[in-house]
Amino acid sequence: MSREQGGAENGRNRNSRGQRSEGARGQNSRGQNSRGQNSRGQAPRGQRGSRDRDQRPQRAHISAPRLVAYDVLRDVDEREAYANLALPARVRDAGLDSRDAGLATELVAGALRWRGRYDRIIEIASGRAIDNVDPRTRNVLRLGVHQLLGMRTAAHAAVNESVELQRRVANPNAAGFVNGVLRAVGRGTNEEWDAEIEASAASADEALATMQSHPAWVLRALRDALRAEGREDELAALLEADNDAPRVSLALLPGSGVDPEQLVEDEHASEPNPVLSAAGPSPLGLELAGGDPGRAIADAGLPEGELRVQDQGSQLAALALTRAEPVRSGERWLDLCAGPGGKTAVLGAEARVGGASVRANEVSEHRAELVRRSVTAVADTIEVVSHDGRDDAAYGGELFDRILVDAPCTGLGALRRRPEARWRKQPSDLPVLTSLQTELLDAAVAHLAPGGLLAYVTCSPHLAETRIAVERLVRRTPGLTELDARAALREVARGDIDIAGEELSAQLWPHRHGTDAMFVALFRRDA
Ligand SMILES: C[S@@+](CC[C@H](N)C(=O)[O-])C[C@H]1O[C@@H](n2cnc3c(N)ncnc32)[C@H](O)[C@@H]1O
Repeated sequence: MSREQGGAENGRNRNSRGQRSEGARGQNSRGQNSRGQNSRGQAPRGQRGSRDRDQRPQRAHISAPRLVAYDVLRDVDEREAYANLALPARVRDAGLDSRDAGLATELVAGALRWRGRYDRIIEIASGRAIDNVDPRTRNVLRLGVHQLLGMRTAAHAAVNESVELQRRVANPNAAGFVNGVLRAVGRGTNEEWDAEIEASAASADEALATMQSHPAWVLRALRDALRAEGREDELAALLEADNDAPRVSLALLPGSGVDPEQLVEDEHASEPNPVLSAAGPSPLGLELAGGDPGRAIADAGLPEGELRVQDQGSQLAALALTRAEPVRSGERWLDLCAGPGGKTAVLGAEARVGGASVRANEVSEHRAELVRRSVTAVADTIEVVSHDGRDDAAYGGELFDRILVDAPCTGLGALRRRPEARWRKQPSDLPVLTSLQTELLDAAVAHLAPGGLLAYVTCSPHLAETRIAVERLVRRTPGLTELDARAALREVARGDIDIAGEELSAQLWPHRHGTDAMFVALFRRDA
């Protein structure tokens, strides 16, 4: 992160972190009482009346991307919206051009991803617990702090526009509070704020979790998972990777008549495309260095759906099942939890090549419809049904040669993609999810043909959803043998792939593989 220097306001020089006399910052555990007042009983600067009015910035223009970003944060808070769905809709409604859409995206992603860290900085700067700040004001402040600490926005613009935004969308009477807090925030560098966070944290874990903007329970879960494979020292790299916007990965479906390397070469031959490269650990994978994925896909000129946006960990997870052993023509495969259909498309394409066919099941009818739309390129090999995967109806009275259980899970492996997700998940979600995973696995195993293969996949590294789930499955299921998923992944991956640990199952990681943290375990039912 970098912060534009020269944020001196009202003719003052920017404070060093040591000087606490000015502004609202650094006074709570360091001299501020529980009402957020300093030792003289004064509210922080931004909350003071007449003096603050004198210093009120000139009425600023408020830019459309900031308004859009604020609206998306409100959608996320009040309607439990997913930012990646709410944002494009808001961008469209506001008619933003691509540059402004990019700014709105950065503001939303930054404010959501860094929420934990920014909230703590706001607490320190204001002397108020974040829960005591009105939710609308909180979001105005988060956007302002991101501009100050996470973007190269000039400090005066960040502060003035935030104050104007506050007047427009939240309580105008708190505009002075916003002004004071943001001025205080702007007087510190990222390093100085981290030092403040560290100094005021109750434990080293709390400090790291706050500085890297992860809930503490998530940090512990990630560390446990890394420790289980002897890689605890990678925790910092993982947390950083979670906070980086991922590169867009594409999958080129097998059987499309061209492979990723050829596709990139062909494009270079006609019209150089510096943004698309055959890179990443999946043999189907391409990476987009920038620009609009829809445009890159259209430019490739392939039939619809053959080239698609998909994380390469997801590609590898599907291939681990389809390529664990050669496909016999006529095999029947089941994708038990298919929505929205990313892996189903890979299964369908692999089935097209190998002469198999796929039944795709998804409990939600709406998401089953997404699966249908996702598999148009390989629709001939796939039937889509909608049942609870624990019910016999999901299986249509059949036994299957290969079953993918891509189970509903906490999704802690995809935090970099869903910036709000880390704040929505709770440890209390786990028991419900792990019992659902258990029931889905048991139902799937019961419908596995003798000699058939099962892949258990989660987009989570949480041990309760991964290795512990596998141990329990093997223990309670006679006639089911765990296979070497690590070897299977090494076999299918493009180039060498560093999969750690002593277990047969495999855990992928954002910081190590550039993929979501997908977990893959493979099993065979005895013949
Ligand atoms: C991790 S997602 C699957 C992602 C998908 N395989 C893909 O690659 O696009 C899990 C899916 O399981 C579905 N699901 C949840 N409970 C289910 C159940 N009892 N039976 C079948 N599907 C279920 C969810 O609706 C969700 O779409």
